[in-house]
Amino acid sequence: MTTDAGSASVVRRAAVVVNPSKVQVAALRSAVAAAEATAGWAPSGWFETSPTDDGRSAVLAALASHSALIVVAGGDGTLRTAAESLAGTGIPIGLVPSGTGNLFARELGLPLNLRAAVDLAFAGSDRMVDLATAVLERPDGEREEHAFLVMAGIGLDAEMAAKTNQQLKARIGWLAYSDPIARSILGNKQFDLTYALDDGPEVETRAHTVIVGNSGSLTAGMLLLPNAVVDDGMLDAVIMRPGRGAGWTDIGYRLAFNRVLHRTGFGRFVGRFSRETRAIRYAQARTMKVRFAEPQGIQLDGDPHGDVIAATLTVRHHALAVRVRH
Ligand SMILES: Nc1ncnc2c1ncn2[C@@H]1O[C@H](COP(=O)(O)OP(=O)(O)OP(=O)(O)O)[C@@H](O)[C@H]1O
Repeated sequence: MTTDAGSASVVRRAAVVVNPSKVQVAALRSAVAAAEATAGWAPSGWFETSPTDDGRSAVLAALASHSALIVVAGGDGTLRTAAESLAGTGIPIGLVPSGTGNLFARELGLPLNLRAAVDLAFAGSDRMVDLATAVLERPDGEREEHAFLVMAGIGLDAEMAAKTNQQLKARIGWLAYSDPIARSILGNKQFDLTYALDDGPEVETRAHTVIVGNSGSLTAGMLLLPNAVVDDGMLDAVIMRPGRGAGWTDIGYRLAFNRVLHRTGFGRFVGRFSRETRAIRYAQARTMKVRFAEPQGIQLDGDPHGDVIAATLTVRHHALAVRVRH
């Protein structure tokens, strides 16, 4: 029996929330059995998601099992659902990334390999990260609230998620995003919007793409939000409006430049160079309100979430504990 240092003897156990359509369950079970034995924990409780539920029932049942750790084995959608329910509880999420995007795992540098991810879930340290919330206003006035961990996107980015060929995505995963980005960039569909940052005034503008991020998004190798940090209590936005002439060239250079700075260890200088131009504009706030002249498709962490006429995006500072490398 494992004892917590100095206190009464307590056997700890984990709960595993698994999307069986995304994970090789037998391999997961054997990796979890090995990791819990090494940690001296009791056998984990198992909770499967279902095709008709977004994972909420499984997560709530796992939460009710009073476990010390909730292992989430699924894609970004299952993770978002788990994050919504676990925010503020202090119970850490051990992530076993099993989708094709796995945006959040990539952001945090978590292992994508099943065995390594399970080991880290049981043996890693807890890191407090921010959780972003989007209140979506539908064209008929209905409102829905959803969490996201990496980014919300309207325009190019939403088109990117919608257009990404699902079969291609299943085969080559992350790389499949670059082709839709290229195709979206060639189109020049723009939309009118107003936005307000915290208590600031409403600003009218026209954009091709708006991306609001909780963490810096290295999408298809482009560092879209160079200043976004997952635990700073802030949202970061980029508004792209290429216009005529050199707009996209400017954006392309800027994104490439962000990436070079990031890769060469000069990431801290990115902010200094990412000042506004006409074509690309960065912003930072705790709350961002956006309203569109016409309904626009929105995506959260790479998954399309229908059309919205407005959205309010906020961040809950340090709401979520995630197992990371020491
Ligand atoms: N038991 C199940 N059997 C079949 N499908 C399931 C089951 N549980 C969940 N699903 C489906 O899995 C999908 C959610 O997958 P998840 O969010 O884990 O990955 P994802 O975000 O789609 O991953 P990615 O987009 O990165 O591939 C939903 O469409 C849901 O209906």
